[in-house]
Amino acid sequence: MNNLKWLWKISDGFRPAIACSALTGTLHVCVSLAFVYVCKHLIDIATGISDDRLGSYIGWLASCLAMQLLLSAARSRLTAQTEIRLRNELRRKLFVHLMDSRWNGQETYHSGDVLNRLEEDVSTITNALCSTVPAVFITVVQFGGALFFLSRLDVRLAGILLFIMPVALLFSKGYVRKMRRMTREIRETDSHIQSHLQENLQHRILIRTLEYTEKTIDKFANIQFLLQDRIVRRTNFSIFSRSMIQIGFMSGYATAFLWGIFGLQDGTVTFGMMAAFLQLVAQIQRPMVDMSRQIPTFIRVFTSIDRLKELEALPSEESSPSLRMEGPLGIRVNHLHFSYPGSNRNVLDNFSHDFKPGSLTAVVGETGAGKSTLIRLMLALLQPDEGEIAFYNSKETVKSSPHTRCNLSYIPQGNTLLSGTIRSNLLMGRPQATDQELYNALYLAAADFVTALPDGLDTPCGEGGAGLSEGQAQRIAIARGLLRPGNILLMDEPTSSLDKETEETLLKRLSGQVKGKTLIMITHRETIAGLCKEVVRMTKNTPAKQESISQGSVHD
Ligand SMILES: Nc1ncnc2c1ncn2[C@@H]1O[C@H](COP(=O)(O)OP(=O)(O)OP(=O)(O)O)[C@@H](O)[C@H]1O
Repeated sequence: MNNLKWLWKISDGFRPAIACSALTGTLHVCVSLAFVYVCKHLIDIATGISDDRLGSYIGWLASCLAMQLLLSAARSRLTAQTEIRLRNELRRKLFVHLMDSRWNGQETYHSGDVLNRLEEDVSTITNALCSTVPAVFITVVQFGGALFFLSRLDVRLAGILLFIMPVALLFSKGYVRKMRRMTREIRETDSHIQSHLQENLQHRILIRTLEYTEKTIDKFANIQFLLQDRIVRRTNFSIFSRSMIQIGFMSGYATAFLWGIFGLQDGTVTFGMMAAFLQLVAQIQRPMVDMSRQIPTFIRVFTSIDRLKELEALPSEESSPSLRMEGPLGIRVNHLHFSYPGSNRNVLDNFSHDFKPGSLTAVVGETGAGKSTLIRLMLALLQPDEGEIAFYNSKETVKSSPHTRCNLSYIPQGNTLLSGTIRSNLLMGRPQATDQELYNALYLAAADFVTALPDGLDTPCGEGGAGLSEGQAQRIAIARGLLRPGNILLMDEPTSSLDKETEETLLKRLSGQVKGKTLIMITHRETIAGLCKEVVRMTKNTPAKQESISQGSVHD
């Protein structure tokens, strides 16, 4: 029931189009029943049982065929249009939700798995809503109409068929449960394949240098084999179950055929009636077989709904308008405690520091001491277990939250460029920036090499900044951060890929010309720390000495 409610909810705005598609299909069924009637009459005229005019019935026959063609084309067009609109809408909603979902230090699902759900599961569901649901409705109408028509011709035959056929539709709960489990396993393996493909293609050069390609290909073949095995097992199970159902339908067809033969012999059935019997039984049989085929489809749909509901259940970050604070800003960190979910290690234990407005502070410390974690807490990507972080200027103090994030320009570790051009990457920092502003930011970030490139700002960069060196990509990312309007600049190892000379140029330009901004720089390099007015030293807390070290782990 919950899954049906979910389907009803997502079909909001598309129901008229889906209903229209069902209606067009129903009209198609009516026309095909009329066709049967016209055929019967034509045979009766030809065999002398009816003395109606042959010409007008031939006209009706042609009209029925033309109508069927038209209705079938109209339905295909409507279904395709509705399906792509619904698919886009569902994918867009999920994409928005995923982009806004809360992050607690690591992603809940592998990105390959998420992609697989957005691609395959969304398609399965939209296809079912736009094609399968109207098809089931049409099938029911077709079944009812054909049965009614048959009962008008021979009520006893209709009664017998009505008795034989539903027997074939008696499904045990066990069948559905087993199919659902098998389908879930197949979808999971499919996701696994996509995750494997995505991750290994992304890191293909690294894998090659590690000489791990063969192992990667073997692992891929193993997962593919598992998928193949699972699909074959489900197909076997499904073929067996479907054959059982089809036996029921075949006996229906055979009954009608023999009934007609004996009727013809006795003279109680005309040739026209015999033709109508066979066509009507086919019209009853085909929809029922179609229905039995739709059962695995519905099981697939329900499995896909479960998988999309899991994505929807990821909690969202609170959404509220940005709270921009004017003038030089400081960050006051008070008695901060933090450990990652599922870990009992306190990464930050009673950490306090006042990053004063307009100051330049280096945060140094051994690897794993919690420097990046501190920045994530300032960005409100993570929530402290205890204590608080507050932003202040001369007028007000505001507790950190997603809406104070606009005051921060964050430059993460490593190469963080997206595919596009240097310009498109820079404009992510400030979409309305002029070329002059872009060049100024590049100068401050010691990335003025861009002016010497043949295509300048329009130089293309591939995925992950491919086409540029690590150091070049890092400086463009710094320029992008500088373009952000926030008054606090957070930099995580901004000079890790730079030579000494470029590092000095960068620091000189940043400290001398970024007026009114508060700079916080994580670094391992003592030379940088020496250039900063303040230095915060963080020490990794070992579990045994956690408390005593954390108390004294920070020195101004
Ligand atoms: N997503 C996470 N889930 C669980 N633990 C994490 C996560 N990220 C980091 N940690 C742990 O938190 C601790 C602090 O990590 P953090 O990245 O803040 O250190 P760091 O000082 O920035 O290190 P480095 O100088 O190597 O970048 C480490 O022990 C790390 O194992």
